[in-house]
Amino acid sequence: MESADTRISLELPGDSPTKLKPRPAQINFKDLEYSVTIKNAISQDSKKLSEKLFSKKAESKKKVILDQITGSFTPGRLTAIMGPSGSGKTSMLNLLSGRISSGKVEGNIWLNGRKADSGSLGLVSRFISQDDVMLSTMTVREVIEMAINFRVDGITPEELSRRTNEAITTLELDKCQNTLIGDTITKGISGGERKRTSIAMEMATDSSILFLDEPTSGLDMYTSSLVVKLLRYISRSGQTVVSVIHQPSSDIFKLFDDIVLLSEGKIVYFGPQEELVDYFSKLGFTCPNFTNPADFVFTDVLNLNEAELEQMNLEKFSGSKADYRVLKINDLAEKWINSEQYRIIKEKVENPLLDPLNESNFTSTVSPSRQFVLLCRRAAKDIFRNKLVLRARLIQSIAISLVMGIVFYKSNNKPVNTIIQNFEGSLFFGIVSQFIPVAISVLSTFGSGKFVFQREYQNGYYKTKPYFFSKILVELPVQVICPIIFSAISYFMIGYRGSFTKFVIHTAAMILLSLTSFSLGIFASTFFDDLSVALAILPLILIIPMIFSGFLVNSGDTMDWIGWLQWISPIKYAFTIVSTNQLRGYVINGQNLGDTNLKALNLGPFGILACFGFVALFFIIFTISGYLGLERFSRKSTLQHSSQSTKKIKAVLLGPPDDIFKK
Ligand SMILES: Nc1ncnc2c1ncn2[C@@H]1O[C@H](COP(=O)(O)OP(=O)(O)OP(=O)(O)O)[C@@H](O)[C@H]1O
Repeated sequence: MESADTRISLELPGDSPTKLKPRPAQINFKDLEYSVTIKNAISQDSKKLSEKLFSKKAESKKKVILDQITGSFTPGRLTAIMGPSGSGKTSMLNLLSGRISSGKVEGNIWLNGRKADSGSLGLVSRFISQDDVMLSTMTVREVIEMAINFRVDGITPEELSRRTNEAITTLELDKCQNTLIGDTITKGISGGERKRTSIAMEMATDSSILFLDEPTSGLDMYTSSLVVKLLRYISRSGQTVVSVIHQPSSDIFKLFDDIVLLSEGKIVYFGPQEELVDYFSKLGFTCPNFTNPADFVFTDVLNLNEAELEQMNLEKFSGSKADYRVLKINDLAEKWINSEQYRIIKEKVENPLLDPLNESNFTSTVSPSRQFVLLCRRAAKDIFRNKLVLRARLIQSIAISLVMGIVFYKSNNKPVNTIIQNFEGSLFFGIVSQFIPVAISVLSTFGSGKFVFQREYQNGYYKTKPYFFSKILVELPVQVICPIIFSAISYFMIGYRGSFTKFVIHTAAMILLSLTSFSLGIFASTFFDDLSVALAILPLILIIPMIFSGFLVNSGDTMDWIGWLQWISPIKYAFTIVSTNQLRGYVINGQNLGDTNLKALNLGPFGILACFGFVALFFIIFTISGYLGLERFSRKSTLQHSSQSTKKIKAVLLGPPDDIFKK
């Protein structure tokens, strides 16, 4: 698979030579320190329990996560970041890929000799996270096509197909290209195929830097090896590929060109993979024959070996094993800084590749209107393929309307008092049935889709607005059709008053309320970060408007201090519409019982039209709140740690090299 030469062309077979390609990009960093402030840490020095429990004095502690690291990631090479758990691997990857959301970064980063920071690197790299969240209803081919479509403006169908085929072939996804991604309920592609698909999504569009967080986690040996071979292949096209890797087998280890070894946030080795064993043997750590170098490093070098444990006892070291290990790591880090290999790396950092970058180095997205069109198409497909959910919604509407129709069957032919009671009861029940289930079902579907949104948003596929409005637009027909089905069945079975206008008003109220509930569900899903918290709180938010609907408690009989809640209950306005629609002027046996009972309900001063206005207002308020909630969520998902604007970042990266590199 791999061509022996390590050409730096950043072209894959079939690429048009005339097209502007991203330039190879070298990432250099010097004395980089990343620290966080841990607030409210209880002082370990506080001996008394009372002091620990009741001390109001908030303590802040600086925690250094990456300690003065220096290194260089070279185009055309595959680099592994390795180290024990908690050593800072993910932090290093996140910092260099623009995914740090908090903490303080000191030191320097350069991209081809141009000053960069975490945020600017986020604009020129692709990142493949450990959790491959993808829309379960799409096929492998479709998600790859989607990734390209969102990023390449004006792509022709032929070019789209060529790039997709190329990614599929390169990542050996031919056999499963038309298989659904799937989820825990619907079985789809395997874990390895999933991982390769998420790599394919990122490699199908041009980029010069690819970061991966543990791409082999959860994969068997064969698939892990396949994934790393693919990464090596991708790097050979001139990309700078950096991956965090967790204890690789010796075969996989040998596929990497460079190794960064981290421990306690410090670098203890950074250089060619084949020189690692030799480097440590010079420090007195001998890798036994036929031993996986990665295992050797973890057990003998980064942990305390037998001899060191003995030495610790001999020295009568007063601290713990962990403390002794920290001393060892500090010593290794110091030896690294004084090594010949470090000198070579430092020289590389001080004499970087100075080739200019170009516009195509920056990750791009299509226009918001195109994003909207693509998202609408995708959301529509998702609805139709999610047959279970669609069917459940339709069955729910039909079942509730049939139950109501049967229970309140031909209520208009019942004795006088029963007619009024049944009308009021069924109207209330109908309203509630369009309000409560809708919000809860939207909450769970929109809430779980939020994580796909988060991944795609972070990877720069689209913005919040096109996503939000595409979701609303595509869901709207379902939210309109279901109440129509509900009304069409129940209205005539119950025997409500027969005029067409009354039926239209009744159905319109159901539709508007269902839409309001739909937007309330969206608001709850975006407002609460945790779906289970939202599911616990939402019923409370739904029950209060129900109590103050005007049916359960007479609106004229509630205490002033709590009675105002009726005016913020969309159910109350919808109930007022349908009750007024049915009862006003309803003469039974020569008596105007409708008006008498309507008056007794004390529903308030507002007529049908005003109440439609109020429900519509709730719909608008919840929709805007839902959008703001999603904006807040996306802001939290924006991990780029840059104080500069995109325009300024581009000007710096496309400009001349940093003054210190000018000869
Ligand atoms: N924002 C933060 N606030 C506080 N501590 C943090 C933060 N980010 C990372 N850390 C700490 O920094 C250390 C390094 O974390 P990191 O996730 O980078 O380690 P890692 O090597 O990737 O570990 P693992 O292999 O277990 O994923 C850990 O002790 C972690 O608890």
